[in-house]
Amino acid sequence: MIEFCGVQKTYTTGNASITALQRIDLKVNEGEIFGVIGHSGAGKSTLIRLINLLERPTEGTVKVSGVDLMALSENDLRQFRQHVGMIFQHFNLLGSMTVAEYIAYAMRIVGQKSAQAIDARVDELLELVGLSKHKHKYPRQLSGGEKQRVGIARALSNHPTVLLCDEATSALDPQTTHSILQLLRRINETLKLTIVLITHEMDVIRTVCDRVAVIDGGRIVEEGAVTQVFLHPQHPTTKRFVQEAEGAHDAVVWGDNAAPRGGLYRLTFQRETVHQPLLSRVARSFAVDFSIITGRFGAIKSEPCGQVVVRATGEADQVQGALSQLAQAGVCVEEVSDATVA
Ligand SMILES: Nc1ncnc2c1ncn2[C@@H]1O[C@H](COP(=O)(O)OP(=O)(O)OP(=O)(O)O)[C@@H](O)[C@H]1O
Repeated sequence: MIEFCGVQKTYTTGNASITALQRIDLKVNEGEIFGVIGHSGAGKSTLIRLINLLERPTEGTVKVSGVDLMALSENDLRQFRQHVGMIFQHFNLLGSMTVAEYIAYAMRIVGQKSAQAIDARVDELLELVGLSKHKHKYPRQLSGGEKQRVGIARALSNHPTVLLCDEATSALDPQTTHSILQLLRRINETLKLTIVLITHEMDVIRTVCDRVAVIDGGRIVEEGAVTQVFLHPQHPTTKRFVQEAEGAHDAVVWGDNAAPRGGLYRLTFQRETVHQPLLSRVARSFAVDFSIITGRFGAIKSEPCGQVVVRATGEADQVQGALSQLAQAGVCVEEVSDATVA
């Protein structure tokens, strides 16, 4: 659906130039919610703005539905942009227009003329985003969450196939963030819209995204299904994001003398293993004790999952037997040297 191939973006200001993105190869599938996470200055905004050519790549190609954006004429680009909606951190509403006028304006500037059709679409969109009662209000009369709902309604007004979200929840409190993320999920499911969002919060990724790319210093350092990246992060930047999201403390590392006996294992429970009493069952079957050192439980999108770091004590063959049985039951078993969950 969206394809970056060897993309580089260099900004030049005066004599100085800065490379914001380097060698980006990326595919976003149709109908998925794809997240890009990175710290400030990593290149997230640049990346998302390349998808509607608000920025042009210095090298490489960006294709949407097979169309190379750089090959589009001005006229074709204008048409194309109607299929890509965008929402922003600071909502970008117009203070002089009511909610209804603002959405109608977005439809009129792309050539929609029928007042009746515009009015019907405005009502439909306000119903979709839960703002029907606020139709005639001005932005100053709305909360932050309501403003973002107006932004979403406006972005959807011309039936886009892609919705770009530029830090759309960063200005909102946690509860409002949650409700906006649930709305994005509903829109993705009901309208089959492809959503690309950028954020610096792993919790946003965990709540709504199917796949994620981690960007650091203008490069993609890790990419994959959110369950995989969240439960088994590889790159130090990804690990830091996950630990921040979990409120994790520093790693528990014992010096040689202080080290309690028994190996440390990270056990990851997903799908049906979440609901089974596997740990107590293998502890009974084998002469093994488990001490839980640390753990985290919750859901990734709608999938429940859990991860614990345990110390297993017992005879070596018994410990191996217990771990093998856990693995056979579908638990991911990894030996680790410290007790951080990520
Ligand atoms: N128009 C521009 N002109 C020159 N440099 C720019 C421009 N836009 C971005 N940059 C630089 O490119 C780099 C990446 O910026 P970008 O805004 O894409 O990062 P970001 O990850 O979105 O950061 P933030 O989360 O703080 O918005 C930064 O070093 C920034 O200073």
